[in-house]
Amino acid sequence: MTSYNNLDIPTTPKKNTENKRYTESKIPSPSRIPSPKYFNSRNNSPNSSVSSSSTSASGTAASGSTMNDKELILHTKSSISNKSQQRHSSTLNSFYNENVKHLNKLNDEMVSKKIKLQELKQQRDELNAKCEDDLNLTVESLKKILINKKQQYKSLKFEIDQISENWESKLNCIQTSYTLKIEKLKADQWTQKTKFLKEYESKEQEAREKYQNDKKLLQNKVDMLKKEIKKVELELKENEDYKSKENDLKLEFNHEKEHFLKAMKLKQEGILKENERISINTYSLQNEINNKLQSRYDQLCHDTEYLEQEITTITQEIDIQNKDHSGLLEEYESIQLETKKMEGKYEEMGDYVTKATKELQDINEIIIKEEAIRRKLHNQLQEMRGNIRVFCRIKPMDDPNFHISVLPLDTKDGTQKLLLNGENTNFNANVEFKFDRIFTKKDTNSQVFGEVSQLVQSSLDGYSVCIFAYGQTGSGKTYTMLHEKDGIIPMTLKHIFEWIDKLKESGWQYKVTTQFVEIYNEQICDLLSNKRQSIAGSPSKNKIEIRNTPDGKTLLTNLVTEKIENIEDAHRLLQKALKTRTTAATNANDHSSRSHSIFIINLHGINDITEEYCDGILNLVDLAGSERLNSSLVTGDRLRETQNINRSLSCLGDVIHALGEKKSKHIPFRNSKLTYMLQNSLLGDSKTLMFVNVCENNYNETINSLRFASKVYSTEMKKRQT
Ligand SMILES: Nc1ncnc2c1ncn2[C@@H]1O[C@H](COP(=O)(O)OP(=O)(O)OP(=O)(O)O)[C@@H](O)[C@H]1O
Repeated sequence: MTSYNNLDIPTTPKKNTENKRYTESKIPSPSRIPSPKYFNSRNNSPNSSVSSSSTSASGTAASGSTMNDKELILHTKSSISNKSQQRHSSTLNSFYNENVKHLNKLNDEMVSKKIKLQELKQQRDELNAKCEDDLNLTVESLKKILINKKQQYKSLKFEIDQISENWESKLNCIQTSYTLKIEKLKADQWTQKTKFLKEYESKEQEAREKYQNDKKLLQNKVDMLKKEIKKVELELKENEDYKSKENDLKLEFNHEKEHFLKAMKLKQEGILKENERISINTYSLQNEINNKLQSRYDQLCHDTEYLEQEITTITQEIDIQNKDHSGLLEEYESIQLETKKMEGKYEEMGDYVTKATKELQDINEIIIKEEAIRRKLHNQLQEMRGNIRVFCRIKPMDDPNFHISVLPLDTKDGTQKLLLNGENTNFNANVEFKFDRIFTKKDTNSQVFGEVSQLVQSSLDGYSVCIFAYGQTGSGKTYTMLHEKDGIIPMTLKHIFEWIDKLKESGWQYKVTTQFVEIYNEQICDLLSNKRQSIAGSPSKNKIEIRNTPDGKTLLTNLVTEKIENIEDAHRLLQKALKTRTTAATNANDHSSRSHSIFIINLHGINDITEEYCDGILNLVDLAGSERLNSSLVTGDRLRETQNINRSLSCLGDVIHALGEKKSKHIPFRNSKLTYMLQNSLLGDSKTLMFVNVCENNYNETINSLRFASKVYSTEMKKRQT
């Protein structure tokens, strides 16, 4: 039992101190490490800092501000290094947090294990003590019983001895008194006999003397004496009775003694038997106790062994944890030192960041002002280039009988010419055309978009923009407008969302909605609708109708308008529309080349800082094939289809021409669905770009397309008319 107490386990009061020690050694919360509070949300974005720097660089140059390019680069670098320090600090914080949490958890576990161990030990000690007490009590009571019995036995033995002794002494006394009595009796008898004999002799003498005097008297006396002798003899005889009585007494005494001894022996034997029984009982009781206690003792030994092992492992664990703890403490101390250093740095950085924030605010104000200036200048530039522009794109083809020569761009007036070689044709002449830009076979879609992007920018600035692709079937209109990878529509969407991100810096938030329609046989079909629509258009109930409001807005009834939040949404939508278009085309024997498709992007921008807003609209139109079929050669649906295409394309030409005619009061927008729909996007300060797509396999169609485009090129947009 005592061995348990010798184990190196803290007792209850010790446990408290241990607990206290662990609690005290808990590593303080890392909340003391300052958080990078100096960065505001707008300036936190890596894009924003870089782009704002770059924008401000150009802005400063334009406005003549004091901040030059180098300062801005340095500023950007320091801002980046601040962020990396912040990142380092946050990594350190999170690492530290994790370790501290782990350590505290280990500490808690260790303390709880110690407490549990302590409780177990206490339980074990209590159990041991209780068992020991019980055992001791039982043994004690048995011992007491044994002692009692022994004492009883001793006292009985002592009593027997006493009685025996008494009997001996009594017997001796009786014997002595009896002997004395007999001796006395003998002595008395002898004395009496002697006395009597003497008396007799004297009396005989006297008698003889008297006899002589009185013989008779003497004789009487002799008789009397004889009687007396007889009496004495009788008495002597009586003495012999006494002897027999003595013998009887002796016999009685011996008999009683024997009886008493027998009784005593029996009693002694009973006591001995009782003792033996008690001894046997005691022995069995002891055995029983031993057996019972042995199993309990074995169990306790086993428990103790287990607990000892547990204690050893826990002690080892505690040692390891203590080591870890001290290692972590060291680490913590070094981190604290580092943190202190960093706190100093943070303070410096805080001042610096405050200054930088102020500077950034100034820069932001400059950016906002410059954004307004940029919008204005951009529009002026677009207007200078012409509100109606025409780009020509030649599809790569190898036709030896046909040749288009493209002249270099005239940098003075920003125009470019092409020469159509008609020597081997009916025309037998070379014709020259001039446009804003001519893209040859070598020019890619990306290069084309490079020129178009400025108009997309204008739509973001709140202007109406129309981009048409005009040309005969197969000349590359769809390739230019809708090529999956780099057509104008996908590239436009990409450009829009990139710029929406950039313009957030100067406070602009945009809402982008789109519509996608197809006009076939003067019927409008919704390419974003999930409902199946006939190629002849929507059923009359859900018919899409165009309503131009007096405040210069165009509303399309029953048309799905989709909001798009990012480029992924835009691509998904485009794919859906193209799928609908392809399905319709397959069903209708490729009517796509004989329908106009119009992708409409509405851009609604609000600036919370300057409280400005803008509404731009971008119409991207893939026109129906412009080849002129001879109406006399076709009939039925084909005739109706051809007439509708011819009418709508002529109407587009007329509208653009009328827009260019300063004196013209009437513009025939209502003559076709296409022009009526685009009415508000073609008026006023809106911008129009027409691609004329040509290929070298049909001189007639090519010259017709180029003539149409040339007519548009020579038109100048009127200011807004309502
Ligand atoms: N610049 C170009 N470079 C390479 N291939 C081109 C180019 N332009 C057009 N093509 C190819 O020519 C074919 C016809 O082009 P596309 O479908 O764009 O003509 P389209 O004018 O839209 O015809 P439709 O009026 O029938 O729609 C397509 O296979 C397209 O890939």
